[in-house]
This record gives sequence, C-alpha cells and structure tokens, in this order.
Amino acid sequence: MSILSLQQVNKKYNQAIDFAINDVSFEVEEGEILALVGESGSGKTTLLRLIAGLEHPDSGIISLSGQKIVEGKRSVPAHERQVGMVFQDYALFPHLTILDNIKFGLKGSNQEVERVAKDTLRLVGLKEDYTKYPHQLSGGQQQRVALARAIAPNPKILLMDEPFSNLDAMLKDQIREEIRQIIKKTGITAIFVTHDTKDALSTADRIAILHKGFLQQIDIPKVLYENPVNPYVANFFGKRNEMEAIPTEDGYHTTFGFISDSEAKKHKNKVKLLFRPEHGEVVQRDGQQLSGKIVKISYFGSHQMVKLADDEGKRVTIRTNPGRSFEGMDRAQFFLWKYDVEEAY
Ligand SMILES: Nc1ncnc2c1ncn2[C@@H]1O[C@H](COP(=O)(O)OP(=O)(O)OP(=O)(O)O)[C@@H](O)[C@H]1O
Repeated sequence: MSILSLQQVNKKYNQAIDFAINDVSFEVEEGEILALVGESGSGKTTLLRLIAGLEHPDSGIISLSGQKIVEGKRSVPAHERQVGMVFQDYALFPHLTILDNIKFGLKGSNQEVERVAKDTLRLVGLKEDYTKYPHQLSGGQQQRVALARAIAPNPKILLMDEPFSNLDAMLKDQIREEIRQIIKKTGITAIFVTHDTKDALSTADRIAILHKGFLQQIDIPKVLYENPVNPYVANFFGKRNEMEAIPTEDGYHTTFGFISDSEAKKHKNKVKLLFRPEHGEVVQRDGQQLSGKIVKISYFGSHQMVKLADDEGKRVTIRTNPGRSFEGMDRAQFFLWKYDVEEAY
C-alpha cells in the first residue's frame, strides 16, 4: 500500500528563473526505503523539504497515509505531519545527554517518555551511552542518536538529508548496512537524499533520480543500473564505454573487430554501442572477434580495470577478475555480453 504520494508537484523559489521541482509524481510504499539521487542543484533537498512541510509547492498534491497534507494553497503544518527528519549535520543538542536528546521531542508521562527513549536507544544499539553527551560519541554513533531521535515519536515517514556524507569512508559500508537494518526492523518508511550512487544502490529498495527538477526514473537499483531510460540516468550510475559500429546483415563492424548480432540489420546508419566495463569479458583464447592493445591495467583488489585501444587510439575499459595476469601481453581479446545500441550517430 502506498503511504506517500506526490501528484504533479511544482516548486519555484522566489526570484528564481527555473522551477526547482517540475511536475514530479511518484508513490512510496509502506516500509520501503527510497533514495533520492541527482547531481547538485537537481532538487533533492527541495523535494525532501516539500514532503516535510518546510517548503510549500506552487502546485500539486502531497498525500501521507491517505491524508492530503498539501493541496493548492492548503497545507498541514510541518509539526503536525508526523514526519521524522535526520539532518546532514545530525543537529543534536550539544548540552543534552543522549537520553535527553531523544526525550526532547516525546510527549506523554515522564515514565512513558523515559521508556520510549530507552527502548529506541536500545534499538539503535546505544544502550550503554545514555548519559554521554554528543561530543563523546563517534560520527557513526551520533548518527544513530539522530536516527533514534527521529524515529522515537513513531513518525509516519522518516526523511534523511545526506545521512552518510559526514562518515569516514572506511566505516561507511558498515554504517549504511546498520542503518538499513534498523530502519527495516522498525518497518518505518524512509526517504533519504544522497549524491553518492553507492549509498543509493546498496541501501535503497528503490531509487528516484532527479535532473533539473524533473524525475527521470524511479525503480529498483538493478533496473536503474541495467536498464536506464535515458543516457542521463545511464551515465549517472558510472562510466559507459562507447564504440562506433557499422551495422551489417549479421553483426557490427567496429574498430576493435566484428560482433555477430542478428539484430544489427535493424539499423541502417552508423550506431554507437554503449556498455559498462563489467559488461565485457577479457579472454585469453585466440580467435575472439574483438581485440585491443593493452594501454593500462589498474588493480583495485576486488577487480582490475583493463584499458584497451584500437588502431586509432580510441579506448574502452573492461573489468576483469583480480587474479588474471597480463604479463608479457601486448594485446588482449575480449567479448561483450551486453550493450545498448544508440542510433542517430
Ligand atoms: N532557498 C532557496 N532560494 C532560492 N533558490 C533555491 C533555494 N534552495 C534551493 N534553490 C535552488 O533550487 C534548485 C534545487 O536545489 P536543491 O537544494 O533542492 O538541490 P539538491 O539536489 O538538493 O542540491 P545539493 O546536492 O547541492 O544539495 C537549485 O537550482 C537551487 O539553487
């Protein structure tokens, strides 16, 4: 069941020429984690603030749990929306203990407030730290306090602005997974903003990608990565190789060799073959249809990137396993098991 719905939402800031949000519509299912991604200025934060009630749209409808919280000029004030918010800098009260930070926004008897605050801190794995102050905690622990403070009042939806951007790269993978597990354990619906595709691909159930305030695509990570609806989405999730190709009856002639493909005859003019480094495979047998001069091999521990050039010096990069040796080799053969064909070239 959908818990949040946006219908044709538009937002233009005073004095701005362009709309920050253009006709954006989507729904979020109950219990889902949605990532909002896009380059700087694409409208991610604005969208989050519109849902939170910190900004008002020029037009459109926003519904939360079946209630219209925004429609035309009417809107439910932010503090009545039952939305939990985690800010990029965590915004913890420095002079309050961890427990008091959580208790701050809770209503009820003292006993009840104490119980809910302690339960929530236990849920995020901070039960020994009740009496500490924020500055006595690591960045990852402070983030868990911020998360606990946002979820303790049992909001309908949790909104997080760049939750992983202040974390040490070494800890990021672990903390991302911890946060995901906490959110899943509570069953709360969450939306987080990030500019890091790795955050989105690894943490979200679905990803919405914005460009100049327009929603480009919203889908599960695998579909966005493997079947992007346009070049903008495709390139946002990592570099794609481009190979010029001339279609024939039974395949494509490229400057790296011939690729058999019965679909090629559908195209009349020159095309571009687009593929990610992991959609190719370097092989050491002779007789492969594609080959290139080895220009560079970069070792990354978990994999290697092999840069190959054609006779004109045009390059493609293929990902290969870390154990493969290229010693004494001048050229390498490869094949592509997946590529997109782009016309009008
Ligand atoms: N308070 C404001 N007043 C005027 N224009 C604004 C305001 N806030 C944002 N904008 C503009 O609206 C557009 C969208 O900004 P927004 O901050 O939502 O993007 P973003 O994707 O979150 O960017 P970033 O990743 O840099 O935070 C930008 O063109 C920005 O300059």
